[in-house]
Amino acid sequence: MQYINLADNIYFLGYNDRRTNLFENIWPIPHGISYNSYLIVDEKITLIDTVERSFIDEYLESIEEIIGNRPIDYLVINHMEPDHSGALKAIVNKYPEITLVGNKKTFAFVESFYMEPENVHMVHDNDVLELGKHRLQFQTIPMVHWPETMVTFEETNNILFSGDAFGSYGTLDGGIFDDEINLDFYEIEVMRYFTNIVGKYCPHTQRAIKKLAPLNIKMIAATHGPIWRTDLDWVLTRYNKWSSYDLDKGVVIVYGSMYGNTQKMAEVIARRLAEKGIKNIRVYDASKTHSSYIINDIFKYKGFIVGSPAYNNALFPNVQTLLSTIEHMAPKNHYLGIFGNFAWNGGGVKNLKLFAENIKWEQVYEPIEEKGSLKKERKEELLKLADAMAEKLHADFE
Ligand SMILES: Cc1cc2nc3c(=O)[nH]c(=O)nc-3n(C[C@H](O)[C@H](O)[C@H](O)COP(=O)(O)O)c2cc1C
Repeated sequence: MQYINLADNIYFLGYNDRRTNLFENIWPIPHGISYNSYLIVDEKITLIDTVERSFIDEYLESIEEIIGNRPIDYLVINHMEPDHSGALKAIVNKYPEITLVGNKKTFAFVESFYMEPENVHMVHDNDVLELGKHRLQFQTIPMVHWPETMVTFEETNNILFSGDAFGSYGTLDGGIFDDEINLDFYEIEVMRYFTNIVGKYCPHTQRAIKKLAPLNIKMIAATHGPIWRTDLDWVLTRYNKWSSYDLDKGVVIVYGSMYGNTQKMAEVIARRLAEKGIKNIRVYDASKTHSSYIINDIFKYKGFIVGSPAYNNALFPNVQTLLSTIEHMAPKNHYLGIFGNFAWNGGGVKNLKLFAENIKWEQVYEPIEEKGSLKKERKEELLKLADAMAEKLHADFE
């Protein structure tokens, strides 16, 4: 096995998953994902997080190759989600004297998922654990991404073991450090990981960024994706921008359409926005593009316009799914426009209005609903909606 060191006696134990199609069984990962665990070999041997259960055998073998017969003293649990705690039971079975290190919320999760833990060491913010040459300091960052989530700061080399924070989709194809990789590939994967997984917890992420700011971090080692050691700002500035809802000038238009009438309305709006000087316009068919990608663009652009036909007195199902996800994540600072199509009693726009009430984004124009094919009068309304959106955006981004 080839060992990859983050620093003297700090090992990267990462495994690439190119088989899973959907992360959390929801989010597409066409480029896979890595599960990263870390091993510190000192007077006290310490593991930081584990890996997903399908890698247990390889994982245990790698650990044994590095430490031989020595036991592991501590398992630091930054995050209990099963893609990181999946090997916990196997580790405890193999190293029964091991002490689990977590905060006051961690051990209840260990009990619910795996077993009643025997040896535990509870830590609080700023607590330090001496391993010999290395010292670990702990900081909780609740809800980035679960209630028990914490980070571990290794004080000798200034490495932040950050759990899911600053993680990414995408396998590590040879290069594991940011300076070994063309980051263009990870641009969308880091953002999709953030928006899909942590996007609901932007205020918590902001609190975490502020809490960790005093630490003199020289390396960030997350549980997924690249390790940041050269250009930490690359990921830090992006996390700060996304989690503060700092949006760019642009419009995402999403529609559902069975027979093309609603799509035609979307095209009219898109063309007018372009004529009015909006350069970033992304038009999505909700039946074609997974919400993972649409959500990502919603976290990028300030304008959002959504259209739906009536479908059994309700929204078109794929539009409904997307809007439920948006309501659940509740991003802020957007301008909204809504439109739709129907044939008898409606149901699309009626429900888009409910979405507008719930999400509370500023509506730039009144809802527009056409019956069947697009007629001149309604087309004029769509142009006015596009004009109102463009005007708002130009005013904001002067
Ligand atoms: C399965 C199905 C259910 C529909 N349910 C309704 C409805 O409840 N109320 C309504 O006014 N129109 C309903 N319609 C009609 C469509 O909303 C209408 O044809 C609309 O123009 C379709 O827009 P599109 O061309 O973008 O698909 C339904 C159509 C289909 C195929």
